[in-house]
Amino acid sequence: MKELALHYNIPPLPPATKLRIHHRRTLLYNFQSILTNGSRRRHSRIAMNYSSTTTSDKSPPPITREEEFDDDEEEVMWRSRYQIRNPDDEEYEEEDVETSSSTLLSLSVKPDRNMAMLDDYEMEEMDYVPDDPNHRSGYVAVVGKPNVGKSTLSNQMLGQKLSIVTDKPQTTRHRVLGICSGPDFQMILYDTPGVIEKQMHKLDTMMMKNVRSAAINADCVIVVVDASRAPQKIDEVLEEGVGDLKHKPPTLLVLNKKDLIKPGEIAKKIEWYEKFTDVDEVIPVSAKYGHGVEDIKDWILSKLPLGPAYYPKDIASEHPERFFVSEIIREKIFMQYRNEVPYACQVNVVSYKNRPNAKDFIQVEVVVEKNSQKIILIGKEGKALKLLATAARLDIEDFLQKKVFLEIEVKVKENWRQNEGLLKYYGYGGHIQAL
Ligand SMILES: Nc1nc2c(ncn2[C@@H]2O[C@H](COP(=O)(O)OP(=O)(O)OP(=O)(O)O)[C@@H](O)[C@H]2O)c(=O)[nH]1
Repeated sequence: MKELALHYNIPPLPPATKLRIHHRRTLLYNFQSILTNGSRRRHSRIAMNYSSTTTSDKSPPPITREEEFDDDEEEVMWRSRYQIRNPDDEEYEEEDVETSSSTLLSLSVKPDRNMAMLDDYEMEEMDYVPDDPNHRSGYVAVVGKPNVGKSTLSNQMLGQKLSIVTDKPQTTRHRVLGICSGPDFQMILYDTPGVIEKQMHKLDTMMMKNVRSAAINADCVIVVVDASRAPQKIDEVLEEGVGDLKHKPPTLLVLNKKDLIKPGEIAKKIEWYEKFTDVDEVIPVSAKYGHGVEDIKDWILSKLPLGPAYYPKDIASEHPERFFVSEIIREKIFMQYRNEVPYACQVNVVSYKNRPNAKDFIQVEVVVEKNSQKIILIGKEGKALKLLATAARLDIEDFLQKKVFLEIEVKVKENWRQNEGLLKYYGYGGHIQAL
């Protein structure tokens, strides 16, 4: 581990942190088992930038056995804590690997491409063929207005669902990094939040900063527009995404949702966008049905620079499991609740306990801004929250390919969307908790 720290030019880490990094390796294997037909390898490179800061454990006190079997629903309601567990759940205290406090993972820095920094083992892990002069790799930013289909397109290109998708605008809040690899290429996609003009909260401003920093790192940019809507200038999107970069990266305009319009209209819209926007090419697709997605991949490949892979070929994302767990819960909130409620929710995984011989134990807090929203989330006799937790648990189990125990607690933090400190803590400042 000491050698690893030297390789990546990071300060030596305290023993507890090392344990967590080791655990993160396990998390990466878990992605593998989902992505690579179950063929797990024994090791994985840690391709990330750790800050030496550690966050304090803000998780609520552990649940006692008495609480576990508390029949008094009123009391549980009062604490707004609902536990979705099966009677055969085992005690977890002895076997837990505690991961609730963690290092921060920077999302804004590209890993170094210099292969000299990797040892032989890591090169082997990356399937790196030193004399392959045709290998291409690079970063791709996917930008556009809300609800145009950026996440749907990113998921299609990655071949699996990493970004949550709903029919409501502004679902995506973070830059979601997904990695798509082939024998002679690696494209690293940043799915970004929808570009909005009116930034109502500090949260919106921070989300827009994340859009920009995605494009700064990008070797090419994809601007997605909705073909079913009247053609629109994409100046704001380019302004927010590409900004005043000296060297504008190659830009592709993707005319998405072509399934919603007549073939004759598609040609007219392509013509309009070619004429009135400053992009290099326009490609019509239907991301939802996967039509045209290969054309986009071909375009990207033609723009990526020659060079070795940044990440091991079998890794699908840099985000830790807990990130996807909170995103799945957020998606379910969007699907179950209406109006402003989903937008006022922040989902935090406060504790993730990996239990080798029992279900993983996941403790989650959903933060809302007002007590009235908390009441809606919990519902009469806790029914709404129970429904949410069950739907989320099923999807989380599907994603992780293992059974989990999920506990959700609802908390009120007034105006969290305006509180910069809290927003940074929640990961909107470009750093997320590594574990
Ligand atoms: N008909 C049709 N619907 C699509 C297509 N692509 C996406 N959608 C739908 O459009 C809606 C928005 O899709 P998302 O992928 O969440 O859009 P987004 O741009 O990431 O949204 P934000 O989170 O607001 O940034 C969802 O209901 C999708 O199912 C498409 O090709 N055809």
